Amino acid sequence: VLYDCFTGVPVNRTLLAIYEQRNNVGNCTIEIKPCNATEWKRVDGSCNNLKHPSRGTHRTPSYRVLPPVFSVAYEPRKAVSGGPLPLPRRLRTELLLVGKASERRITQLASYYIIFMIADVVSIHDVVNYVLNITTCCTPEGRRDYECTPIKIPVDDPVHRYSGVNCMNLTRPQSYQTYGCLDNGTTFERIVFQTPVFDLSNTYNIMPGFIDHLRTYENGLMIEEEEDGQLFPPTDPNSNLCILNQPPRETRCFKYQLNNVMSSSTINILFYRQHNQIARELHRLNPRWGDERLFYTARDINMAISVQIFFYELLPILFGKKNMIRDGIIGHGGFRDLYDENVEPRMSDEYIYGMRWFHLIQKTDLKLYDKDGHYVRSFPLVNGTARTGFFAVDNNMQHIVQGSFRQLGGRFDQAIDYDMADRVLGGIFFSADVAASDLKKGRYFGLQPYVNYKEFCTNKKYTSFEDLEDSFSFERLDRLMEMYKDPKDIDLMAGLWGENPIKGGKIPSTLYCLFAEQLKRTLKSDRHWFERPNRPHAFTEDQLKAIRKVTIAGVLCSIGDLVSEIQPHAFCSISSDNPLTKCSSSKIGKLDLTPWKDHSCQ
Ligand code: HEM
Repeated sequence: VLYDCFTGVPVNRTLLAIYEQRNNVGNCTIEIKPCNATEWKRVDGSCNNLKHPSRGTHRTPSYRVLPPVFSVAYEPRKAVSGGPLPLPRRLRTELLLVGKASERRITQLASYYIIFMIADVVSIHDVVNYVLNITTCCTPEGRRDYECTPIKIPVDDPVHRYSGVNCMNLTRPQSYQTYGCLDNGTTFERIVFQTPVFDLSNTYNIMPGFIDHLRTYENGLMIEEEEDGQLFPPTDPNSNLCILNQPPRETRCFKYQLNNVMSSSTINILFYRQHNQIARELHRLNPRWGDERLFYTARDINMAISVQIFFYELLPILFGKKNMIRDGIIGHGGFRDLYDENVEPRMSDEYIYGMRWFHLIQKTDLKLYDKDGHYVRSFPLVNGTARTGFFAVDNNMQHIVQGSFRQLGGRFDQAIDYDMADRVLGGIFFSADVAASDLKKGRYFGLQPYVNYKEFCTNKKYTSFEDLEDSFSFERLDRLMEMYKDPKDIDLMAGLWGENPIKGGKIPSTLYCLFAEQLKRTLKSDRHWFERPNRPHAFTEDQLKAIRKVTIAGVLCSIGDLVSEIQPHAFCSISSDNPLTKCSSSKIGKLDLTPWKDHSCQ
C-alpha cells in the first residue's frame, strides 16, 4: 500500500495524480507491505504502529511540544517590539565564552555516544544541502535564492573584524514544502530522513531497499570489508560525500549516513561490527538457525544494547538517575510495558533541536592513544567530518577508540570550544559557527520563545526578567537582558545556554524537561521497545538480564580496536574508583549470549 508520508494515510488517486504531475511520488509517499503483528521490527521502520503503518518510517513528520510561531509567510518570528530579533552571530559571541575546559569526571566517549544516538533519529540532509548543493549563499546570486539564509557577521565581530569575513553560508532547513509534499504557503513542517525510533538507523540503513546492499544473506551477517587488518562497513566508490578525505591514501566512503561527524561514525562502525560478532556467536550456539532468524535476532540484540547503554548508563550521568526514575524514564530493572498504540512513534522537534545544546560540551582536540595507552598525537575533530577514509589509515580507528575513554570530555559550562565556534566544518568552508547556526535554525523551525517552554515545564508564568532570577546566575541573566529587550524575545537555545542545570544532573532544567517529554513518549510509542515482555520476539527474562549487564566498556572490549583494558564505567574518567581493568575481568560488562541458546535445536 502506498502511504502519504505526511498524513500517514493511504494515497488516493487524486493525490497520486498530483504527486505524479510534480514528479515527486518517491519523495512524498512510502510503499509498505502488509503488516504482520508478530514480525520483527522492520529495518525501514514501517508497521511499528499497526494502526498507522507508515508512522515510524523515515519522513515521519515530527511532533511539536508547543505549536510553531512564525511571522508572515513562515519567516522567523519578530521581537515583541515588532522589530527583528538580534543577529544569531551577535548572540553567540555575546552570550557564550569561547575556549577549552575539561570536565573532570566525564570522558570524550560520552559526547561520542550522545551524537551517535541523536544521529539515529535525525538526518544530515540540511548540512549536505549547504555544504554540497548550495554553497553560494554569501554571493549576489545567493542573495536572490529563497533557499539561502546565510549568517550575517556584525562589523565589530570579535573574530571576523580581523578576517574580513562578513557572511557564512547557510540554507533554510528542508521541509515537506521543499519536496512538494505540502503546498507552499502552508505551515513549515520539517522533513527528516531517519526513523523516529531508536533502531540503529545508520548501522542498518533504513532507506527502502538499502539493507539489501548491506546484508550477505548468509548466517545473518552484514557485508564487511577488511583494510589494514581492521573491519569496516562497505565502501561506496561512487559516493561524493567524503569531501574531507585526503587522497590518495584516504579513499573509503560509506553509503550516506554513516559518513558523519567523526565521533558518531566511530561508534557506528563499532555497532556495525558488533552485529556480525553477535550473529557469528548466535550461529555457533544455534547452527540450525537460518539467515533471517540470525540477522533479526542479532539486530534486535544490537539495538537493545545501544538503548540500554544510552538510557541506563549514559543518561543517568547527565540527567541525574533519581530524576529519571522519578519521571519514569528508566525503571528498576526487569520488564516494563508502557506501550500505548494511540501514541504514534515520532520525535519532537524540540528533542532534536535541544540536542544541539551538546555542541557546548564538545572538545575538539582529539587525543589519540595507541593500544598500550601511549599518547600518539592530537587531531582536530572538526577536520574529520565525513572523512571516512581517515579511519582506515595509520591505525587511526584504533587510536580514536583508545583515546575516547582516556581523554576527559569538555566541561558542561557556558563556553564553546573555539573550533566549534568558528571552524566547525573543518576545511570545507573558511569559517562556520555551529552555535550561531543552532540559534538561527530554531527561528526557522518556528520554535517558541524560551520562556514559553519554561512555562510548559514548570507551569509558572515568566513575564519579566526578574521571574527568571531563580533559573540563572546573576551574570548569565544580565547578559540576556543586555541582548534581549523582553523575556518573550529570548530564543530557546539562548535561554538553554545560560540556564542553571537540573538538580542532580548536568544539563539545563528546561532541556531536561524537553528530553524527558520525548523519551517518555518513546517508551509509549515504540511497540518493539526492548523492555516490553509482550512485543514480538520479546526477550526472555534471562536474555533481558544479559542485555542489562552490557556496558560501553564491554562493547569496546569486544569490538574496539585492540582494547585489552578499560575502566568499567567508560563514560567516566579513569580514577582510583574506576581504574583501568583487564577486559577479561568480570567487572567489565560484556555480552553473554548463552541465554539465546535454542534448546529445541538439540
Ligand atoms: C555531543 C556531540 C554533538 C551532538 C549531540 C550534536 C547534535 C547535533 C544536532 C542535534 C544537530 C541538528 C541536526 C538537525 O537538526 O538537522 C547538529 C547539527 C550540526 N552539528 Fe552537531 N552535535 C555534536 C557534535 C558535533 C561536532 C563534533 C560537530 C563538528 C565536528 C558538529 C557539527 C554540526 C553541524 C555542522 C551541524 C549543522 C548545523 C546546522 O546546519 O544548523 N556537531 N548537531
